[in-house]
Amino acid sequence: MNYKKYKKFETVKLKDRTWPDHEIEKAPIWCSVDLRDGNQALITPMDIDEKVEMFQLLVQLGFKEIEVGFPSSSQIEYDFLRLLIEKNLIPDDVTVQVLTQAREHLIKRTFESLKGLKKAIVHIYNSTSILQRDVVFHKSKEEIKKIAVDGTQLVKELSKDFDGEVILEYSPESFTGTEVDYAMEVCEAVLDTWEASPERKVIINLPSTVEMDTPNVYADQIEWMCRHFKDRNRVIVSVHPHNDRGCGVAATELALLAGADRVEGTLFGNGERTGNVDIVTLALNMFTHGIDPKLELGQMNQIKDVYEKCTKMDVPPRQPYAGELVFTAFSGSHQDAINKGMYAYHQRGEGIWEVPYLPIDPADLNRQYEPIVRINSQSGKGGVAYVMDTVFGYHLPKALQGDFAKAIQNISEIEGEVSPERIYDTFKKEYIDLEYPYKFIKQRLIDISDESDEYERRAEVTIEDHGEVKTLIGYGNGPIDAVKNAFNSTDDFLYTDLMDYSEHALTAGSNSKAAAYVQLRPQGEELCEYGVGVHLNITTATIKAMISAMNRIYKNIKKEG
Ligand SMILES: CC(=O)SCCNC(=O)CCNC(=O)[C@H](O)C(C)(C)COP(=O)(O)OP(=O)(O)OC[C@H]1O[C@@H](n2cnc3c(N)ncnc32)[C@H](O)[C@@H]1OP(=O)(O)O
Ligand SMILES: CC(C)C(=O)C(=O)O
Ligand SMILES: [Mg+2]
Repeated sequence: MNYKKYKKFETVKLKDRTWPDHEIEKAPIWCSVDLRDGNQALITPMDIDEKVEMFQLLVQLGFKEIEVGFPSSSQIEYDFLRLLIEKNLIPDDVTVQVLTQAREHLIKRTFESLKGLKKAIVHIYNSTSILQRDVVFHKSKEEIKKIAVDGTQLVKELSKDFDGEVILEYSPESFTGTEVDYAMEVCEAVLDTWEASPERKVIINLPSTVEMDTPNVYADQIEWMCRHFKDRNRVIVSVHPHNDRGCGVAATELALLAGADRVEGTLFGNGERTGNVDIVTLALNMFTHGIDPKLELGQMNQIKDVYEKCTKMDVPPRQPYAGELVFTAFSGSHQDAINKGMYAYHQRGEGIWEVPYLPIDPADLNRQYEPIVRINSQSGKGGVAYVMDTVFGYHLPKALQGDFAKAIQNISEIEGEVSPERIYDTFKKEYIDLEYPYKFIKQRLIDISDESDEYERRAEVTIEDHGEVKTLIGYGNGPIDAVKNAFNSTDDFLYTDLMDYSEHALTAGSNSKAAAYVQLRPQGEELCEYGVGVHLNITTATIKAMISAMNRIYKNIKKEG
């Protein structure tokens, strides 16, 4: 590859930059440009209904400044703004913004589109970069500055006859390819022409029209500008980053450290070429640092649906915060850590989110119903246990988790992803529904503590043994002891030792079923087997678990059944 074909644009490098020592402490002023920069980059731009739907979504999310289009460019852009005004769709606390080139006929037409608005941001731009001055405009620095000044002058004059308030926004388009001192000269000329003051601020928007360098360089450019305005108080410094090098979010965050007050961007980063900066990511990055993002992004699936419908673009599965797979772990160690982290989070009960691999609580984006853990051949016991626990309510004992995960891995190696339903069916087949050679029929547990000095319980267990019905009697000091002794009371059965026992209610409430987990080891053997029993009665659940374990011993250790 002929890399010598390319060269880097040399721009300001601050030696005494201060931005690296700053932190983002509050949300900037957000301005959505979905309906303008986002829309102008679509294969099929939005029709009027889609524009209205997108506008209403942006209002719902809490945007207070929305660039609604380029009304002088086409009839549909013009009509859309007229419809918003005439149908009274703009809330009082939302200011619409309109873009226009700094050209007389376009500015005049823009003002016609604004009639009836109480307040509007009129955004004029012209390109200032060395390259565009040279190859597009063929104009000197003075001539380029004159385009900006003339445009500002015209907006100023037309504002006088306008019933509402006009806020001026000026963009030295292609700012990142412009010498900073020249960008400043043009911006100051605009500010002076407008007679800007702290009471009559101008939005100076410094776009990374094309992202040309690493984010630190953009931050240096922004800090340099912030430090060199004659009067910083008469300026709202806005940034409008694009994402050509894939660093739009990082560049914006550093620009905020460097002093920017305002950010223009789009949902999910739609926009020219590789897109504008993604405001959803920016805002949620702040949210996950405990900063109020001043946007309501909790209904992520709804936001995604409206976005996909209006733009006819897809949100990629790995899009930060919004993608289908971003709250999903397939790999074993991640699943294990998430499982333990979620448990610890609920145990702590402090409401401070700290879960490994999950920088945000999916529930905060209304995504709690999606599987966080999905099972394929990269998964381990933690993931399988998580699915059994969160989806089906079974708290598998540790040793059983490992045993069962092997059964699931055997399936995933052949079939790929294993659904929760398939996991549950396998669990039932492997541990619960085993009825051969032994099958449970009924049980009676009698309290004999008044009659016996030795035992407290007598268990009568009726089962089918290789098809023959038998009732076994056993005594013990607790139900489990009595039942185990019943099985060990006759040579027809395996003598086993109880290695592990646990139980829990499957759902809350007095008539909920119980799950019992029993691990048995045949005497004289090293291997053990788990069985699981589920029943309304905990003793029955336990006996069924024992029988399942014995059936597994026959199947896996004695190789019978
Ligand atoms: C970085 C950005 O996203 S900027 C926004 C870009 N968005 C759009 O362009 C979408 C909407 N635009 C349009 O529909 C059309 O461009 C229109 C209707 C606005 C104007 O169309 P046209 O008049 O045909 O002109 P076109 O856009 O091609 O502009 C070319 C002329 O305008 C001049 N020009 C371009 N931008 C500007 C500007 N911001 N200020 C002043 N003059 C400009 C060019 O130098 C060129 O002049 P020339 O004819 O003397 O060579
Ligand atoms: C109109 C301007 C602000 C723009 O979209 C850009 O420079 O990217
Ligand atoms: Mg842009």
